[in-house]
Amino acid sequence: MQDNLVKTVIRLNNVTYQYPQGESLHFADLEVPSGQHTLILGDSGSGKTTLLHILSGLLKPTTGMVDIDGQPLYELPARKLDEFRGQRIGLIFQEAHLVKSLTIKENMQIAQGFAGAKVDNTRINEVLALLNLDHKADSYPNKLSRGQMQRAAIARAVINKPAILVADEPTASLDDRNTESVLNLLLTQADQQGATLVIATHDKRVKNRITRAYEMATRPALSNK
Ligand SMILES: Nc1ncnc2c1ncn2[C@@H]1O[C@H](COP(=O)(O)OP(=O)(O)OP(=O)(O)O)[C@@H](O)[C@H]1O
Repeated sequence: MQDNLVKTVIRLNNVTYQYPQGESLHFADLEVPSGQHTLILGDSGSGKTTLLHILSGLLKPTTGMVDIDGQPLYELPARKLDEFRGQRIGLIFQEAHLVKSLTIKENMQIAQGFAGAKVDNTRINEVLALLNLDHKADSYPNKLSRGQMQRAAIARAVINKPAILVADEPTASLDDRNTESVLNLLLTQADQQGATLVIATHDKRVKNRITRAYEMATRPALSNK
């Protein structure tokens, strides 16, 4: 095997998205080598969230090619795409979206199930311990603090050792101390699990930690003339 060959985990070519009766967005081509954590930067409304949804297999682009971990994403039939997402893409949105009627451990088990994997309680215990949540395994989401919920969302996102970890403004509503700890967790987890981080953000504190950036095409500035 040629270990020294760095894999490309994300490749975007000629991607556009046309909202019905809305915006037509054109995305610059992108190539992210494995392990090169990347920020998605751009003004409000420039299309960051749209792009994250396209990269995550949640929104089929109108034109163009999206390749994740060597797989042309939108060539997969719907069920295979869901399974691929579960296996190779970890999603972290501002709200954790855990299933409220299930314990934290059960939430991890269904994440394994969605990926077509067998329940692996050893792996679940390991990840919960890494995120300092082992004592909350049998608790329901509404019994967790905000910080614990965020860690649970990260645990669920990394449980299947994804190739990419996609996060939309993960620090937007956090104070400096919690921002620091969420960033440390994301970076440590990504590195330990072999995942590449893609984070959309406006947050300067995140820009100080991750320097590689993909800039959304900016809108024409208002003329000063
Ligand atoms: N469901 C939709 N229908 C029509 N237009 C939409 C829809 N969702 C988003 N848009 C438009 O597409 C453009 C990109 O939106 P998007 O949410 O991707 O931007 P963003 O960069 O994430 O913005 P922000 O930083 O404010 O969250 C915006 O002009 C928005 O109004």
